[in-house]
Amino acid sequence: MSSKAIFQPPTPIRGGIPVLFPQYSNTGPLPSHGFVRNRFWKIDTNPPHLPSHPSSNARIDLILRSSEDDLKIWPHKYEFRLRVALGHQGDLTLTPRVKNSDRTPFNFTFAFHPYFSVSDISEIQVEGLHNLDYLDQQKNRTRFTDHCKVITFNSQLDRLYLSTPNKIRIVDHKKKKTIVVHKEGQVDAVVWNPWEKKVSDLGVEDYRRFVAVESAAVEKPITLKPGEEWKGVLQMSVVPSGCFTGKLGHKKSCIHSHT
Ligand SMILES: O=P(O)(O)OC[C@H]1O[C@H](O)[C@H](O)[C@@H](O)[C@@H]1O
Repeated sequence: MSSKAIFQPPTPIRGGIPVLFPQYSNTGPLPSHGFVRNRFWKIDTNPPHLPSHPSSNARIDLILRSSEDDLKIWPHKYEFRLRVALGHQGDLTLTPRVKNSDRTPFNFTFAFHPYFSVSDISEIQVEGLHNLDYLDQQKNRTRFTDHCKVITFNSQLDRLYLSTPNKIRIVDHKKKKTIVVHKEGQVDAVVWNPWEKKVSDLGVEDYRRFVAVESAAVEKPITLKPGEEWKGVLQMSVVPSGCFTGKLGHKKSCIHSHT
């Protein structure tokens, strides 16, 4: 959470996990990152069935429906359900479900934008995006291939990685902990740290203590016909560093630790 976060609408909170819908960044005509990150959700007391995550013991279901104001700038009726579940080991699972409740199809782009707390941005690395193509958002989304084994940070970085694997890791060398990000239904991933670039609502030194690793569906927008629903998953857990063999997804038995 930014030391200068503003908790007053219509400013989105600079921290936590903003939900970017129905547009990621400035990829379309809407305000940057869409409008849902500025909205208040309701508790969904009777959500449609969704299998529980095996390790979750506490959860809340939220719902957001298109308002009259939303329809003026994005004329598509939707129902957005979000389940937030906390697992026994402190892992957090978000399950977004977007339903087209209109009479015509619509497209959208989407991302979860978690601000992950880290010890020091210079002491971390992001793993799992080796040899993938990315659009450099500091260079008009020019396409490059990342040949580096891991991503480290020593200046501003803002990349949209395309067709990424389901697992990405943030290794924090100072804390000796690794944040494991598992995503489904969102093939892209954004890695962002503004370094010393001026960002509204961010304290001068705040860039040192976070990294944004975002699960995203951007390059190929999601299309929903009337009545259709899209579902994604974002699961985040923390393990002691070194709990993995070389291959992503092949975990050694490790006891989870709490953040
Ligand atoms: O300032 P915001 O609208 O919250 O956006 C913050 C950042 O979000 C994403 O990570 C984008 O890749 C960045 O280009 C953007 O600067």
